[in-house]
Amino acid sequence: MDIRFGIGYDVHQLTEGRKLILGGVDIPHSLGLDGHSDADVLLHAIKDALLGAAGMGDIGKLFPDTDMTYKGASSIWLLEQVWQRLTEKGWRVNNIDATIAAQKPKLAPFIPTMKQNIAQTLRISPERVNVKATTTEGLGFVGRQEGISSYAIASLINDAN
Ligand SMILES: Nc1ccn([C@@H]2O[C@H](COP(=O)(O)O)[C@@H](O)[C@H]2O)c(=O)n1
Ligand SMILES: C[C@@]1(CO)OP(=O)(O)OP(=O)(O)OC[C@H]1O
Repeated sequence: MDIRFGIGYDVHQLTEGRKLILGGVDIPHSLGLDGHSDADVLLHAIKDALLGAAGMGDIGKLFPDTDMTYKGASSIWLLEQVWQRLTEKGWRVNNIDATIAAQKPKLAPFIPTMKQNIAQTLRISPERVNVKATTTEGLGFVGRQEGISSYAIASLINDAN
């Protein structure tokens, strides 16, 4: 049995006229995240952690932002694409832990649905997915509400190796 770990980190800029989508949840807010896809920074960090654990590079490599296929793409759909690539190589997801750094809005009420969305897409129990939120106490680009960042760690198991 082979067990591997990967980390992911992503940042997207907050801007007017965009939706704020985190963990596949459309969150009511005056600002949204800018990006080529739906800019779901939490799911991007999780995908990079999964790809990192499997030694498969990162989402920029798999889904280039120069490719119009991914213009406005749902990050849940992109997570499904990552899951399929992992599955083809015999990997299953053991657990995910992630942190969203956002000064506003209050994310705690939306976290159970984010966990549900991630677990469902990765075909694991929600109990294997942990999502946390933190402010940065008003400091830095997150504190100034210029952007939202996210960190993630993933562990994968391959029973065949
Ligand atoms: N956007 C956010 C940020 C934080 N929370 C929750 O508030 C609690 C306190 O956060 P700290 O900045 O002091 O780490 C924490 O339990 C977070 O879950 C939130 O809901 N939304
Ligand atoms: C997801 C992709 C592809 O649509 O675009 P963005 O939404 O801009 O996200 P980013 O985290 O900059 O990198 C990966 C991209 O290739």
